[in-house]
Amino acid sequence: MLMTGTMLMTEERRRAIWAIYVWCRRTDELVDGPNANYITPTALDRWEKRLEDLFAGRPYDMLDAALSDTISRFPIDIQPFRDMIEGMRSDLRKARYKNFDELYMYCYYVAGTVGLMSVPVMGIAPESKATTESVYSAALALGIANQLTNILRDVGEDARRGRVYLPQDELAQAGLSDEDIFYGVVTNRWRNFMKQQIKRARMFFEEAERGVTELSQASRWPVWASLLLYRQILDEIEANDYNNFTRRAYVGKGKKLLALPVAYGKSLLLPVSLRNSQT
Ligand SMILES: CC(C)=CCC/C(C)=C/CC/C(C)=C/CC/C(C)=C/[C@@H]1[C@@H](COP(=O)(O)OP(=O)(O)O)[C@]1(C)CC/C=C(\C)CC/C=C(\C)CCC=C(C)C
Ligand SMILES: Nc1ncnc2c1ncn2[C@@H]1O[C@H](COP(=O)(O)OP(=O)(O)OP(=O)(O)O)[C@@H](O)[C@H]1O
Ligand SMILES: [Mn+2]
Repeated sequence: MLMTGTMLMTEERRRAIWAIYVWCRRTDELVDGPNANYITPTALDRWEKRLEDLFAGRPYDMLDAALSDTISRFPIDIQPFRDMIEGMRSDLRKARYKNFDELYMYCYYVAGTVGLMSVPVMGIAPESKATTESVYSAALALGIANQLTNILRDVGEDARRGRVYLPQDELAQAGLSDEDIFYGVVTNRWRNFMKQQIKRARMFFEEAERGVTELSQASRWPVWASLLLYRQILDEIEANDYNNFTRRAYVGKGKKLLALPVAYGKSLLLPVSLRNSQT
């Protein structure tokens, strides 16, 4: 669902985002894929060495070469890619999160980085009056929002793999514990807890919205589409009465299609930074 938006992009940008997506997917598969149990930190070190090589113009295979080509066309920095690998290292050794600060750092490493990788390809509108760092922080916010949504959608799935990404202190404050998650029954305590988690995820989507309007015209529609589609997963969790233990929230084809014209309308909005200066 993430990549629906890319169909609305110009050819060059779509190829660039696909090259980044493929690298991110392969990185994620190292710790999330079929042979994840055999992955060791040294495998991640080897993957990082391959990253350095492809950034130096020495790609290992065709898929790495696509990313080498992309970084020769767009001013993409290597650091977010290194940070994502660091996030996968932590996923190998860490299966609990004490508080939101720890969870935020994890979301930065595995998803905020995707936002930072994508901005140079999306491009900032030449007429935008926004600061570059404000656009990057909005991109970061979209990554965080997506990851928080992904965590809330996959609570049952992750618990079955022994992973609880939800902040332990907030679970305790809500009178909940890991056992409640493994038991997987929706209670009022769970509903109240989930309402807070969803509210916070939506706050990050709101921060991201302020940055989408500052992107180049041709990139605004696909990013709006991706933002709206992913955020709708939160609505589906609510529609499932917060049963993210045994039901996987997903956005139906009809609603996915409906998001496209809505995203198009939003992509026509003036950049927020221009609206302010015109008032
Ligand atoms: C148009 C558009 C959004 C392009 C997508 C950009 C891209 C390269 C996405 C790569 C996503 C990926 C595979 C990352 C690897 C780690 C991972 C799995 C991250 C989670 C993604 C969802 O994957 P999935 O649902 O398959 O998860 P499971 O493995 O099944 O559990 C994440 C939730 C994070 C994804 C983060 C983003 C898509 C951030 C995109 C941000 C931008 C494009 C910045 C836009 C700019 C502004 C100013 C807002
Ligand atoms: N019922 C399910 N239980 C566990 N994993 C699932 C389930 N359905 C899909 N997945 C996994 O989630 C990923 C994609 O899920 P799906 O295609 O349903 O939409 P999505 O996750 O919202 O899309 P995207 O992952 O691109 O955001 C795939 O890795 C797929 O293997
Ligand atoms: Mn998925």
